[in-house]
Formats: sequence, C-alpha cells, structure tokens
Amino acid sequence: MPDVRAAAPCLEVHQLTGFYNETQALHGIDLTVYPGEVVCLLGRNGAGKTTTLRAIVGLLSRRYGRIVVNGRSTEGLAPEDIAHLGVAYCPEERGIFASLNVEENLLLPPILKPGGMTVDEIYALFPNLKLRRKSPGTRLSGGEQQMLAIGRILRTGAKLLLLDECTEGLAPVIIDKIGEAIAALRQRGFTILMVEQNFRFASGVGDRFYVIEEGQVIEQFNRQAIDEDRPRIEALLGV
Ligand SMILES: Nc1ncnc2c1ncn2[C@@H]1O[C@H](COP(=O)(O)OP(=O)(O)OP(=O)(O)O)[C@@H](O)[C@H]1O
Repeated sequence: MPDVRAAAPCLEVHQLTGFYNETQALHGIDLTVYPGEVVCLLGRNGAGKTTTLRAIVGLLSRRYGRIVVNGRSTEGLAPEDIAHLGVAYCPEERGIFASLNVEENLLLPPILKPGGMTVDEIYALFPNLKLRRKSPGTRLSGGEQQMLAIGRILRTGAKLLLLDECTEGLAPVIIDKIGEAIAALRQRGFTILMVEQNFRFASGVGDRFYVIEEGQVIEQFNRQAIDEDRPRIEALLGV
C-alpha cells in the first residue's frame, strides 16, 4: 500500500463539537483523512457518527471547532459551498426521489467540479442500475436504492465521499457488491469516510478506523491492527 500520509490530508477535523438545540452530541472529535484512504467510523448507536458526517458537510448548524476540506476551512460556509470544496454525502436514508426513474435520479445532483464519473461509468460500476435505468425510485430494491444513492454522488466531481451506513438492511450478496464498488472507487482515486455498524464489512474494506463513543474518538487503529489484535478490538466494539 502506498504511504498515503505523504500527501496533505483531504479532511482534518479538530476538536469538533456539535449540538442539536441545547443537546450536545459531539464533544471534541479529532480525525484526519488522507487522499485515497477508506476510513471507517465505528461505534454504538447514538455515539455521534452520523452527526460527525453531517457537521463535515455543513448540515449541523451548531458546530464548533475546525474542519478543513482540501486545505480550506469550512467555518461559516453553507452546505452548497462545502460541496464545492469536493466533498459529497450519501445519507443513511438514501434520499431517492420516488417519482423519478434511476437515470433521472442519477442526473439530478449538479456537477460541482470537473473529473466526475459519467453515467456510463456509473453503470459499469453498478450494472444493476443500468438494467433498471427506466424504473421509478419506488420500484427499486433496498440494494438498488443504495447503489443509486452512491452512484448519484459520483457525477458531482467530489473526490471525498461520506457514506452513512451503506450496508444497513441489505442482503449479504448485495453487501458484497457494495464492498466491490468501494474497492473500485478507492482504486480510481476516491477517498471514502464511512459510518459502518457492520464491523465484518468495515474490516474488509477499511484502511483505518476510528471508534466513537459519546461524541469523542476513543480509539483508532489500522487494518493491520485488526489482524493482530482482533479479540481486543471486537471486545471494544461489542461485536
Ligand atoms: N435530529 C436530532 N435531534 C436531537 N438529537 C439528535 C438528533 N439526531 C441525533 N441526535 C442525538 O445525537 C446523538 C448522536 O446521534 P448520531 O445519529 O450521530 O449517532 P450515531 O453514532 O450515528 O448512531 P446511529 O447508528 O444510531 O445513527 C444521539 O444521542 C442522538 O440521540
């Protein structure tokens, strides 16, 4: 594996705190992501993983601390301005428009930077989507919806992808396909920061891992550590 850390980070998060009204959900998150990595946020329900992704893309209005995307601070920026820095978010709820077909959903997000994938390249990555390209969003299986939700952000030109629980509720055979797509995207030079509850899946696709608990990073390790220390890590995650 090339030493990705020789490059400048594409995402730096320093002492990120975040609130929903008066409730504090994030208590000082620190993390760094380098170009070309797949980094996973692990941790129990309610730990603050989704909130961290939402803060990075500007969807959490009460956020404090420092977030730097591709060398630019996101302080005070609106979500659309942060998107222009080259980051895209695929939410857990997927957000597929039921009244639009697959191709219309794919074409919906605006192209924000050059270098995004073409629709044909997205179909090559997810052949199921090509077969279903005229099907309305309502007719898609959960797996097809997830592929569409990921495929849709690949056109935008963003190279840093934030994926939230992209295997949730999917059959093992579909999870394998998502894993293959993530490996292919990494190969193409995308960087991925993903929230994942399925540790078995995460440990197969991730390069580095952060464990979040009560809005803080309590542990970080790389894939090699999983091979060497799996019992301790599984105990830590309660899996
Ligand atoms: N819209 C909201 N309003 C108020 N509190 C929220 C909201 N969304 C999340 N929270 C709270 O913020 C904390 C962090 O939630 P978050 O969704 O980030 O956790 P998570 O680690 O992603 O867990 P999960 O896997 O359950 O999504 C939790 O205590 C949660 O109850």
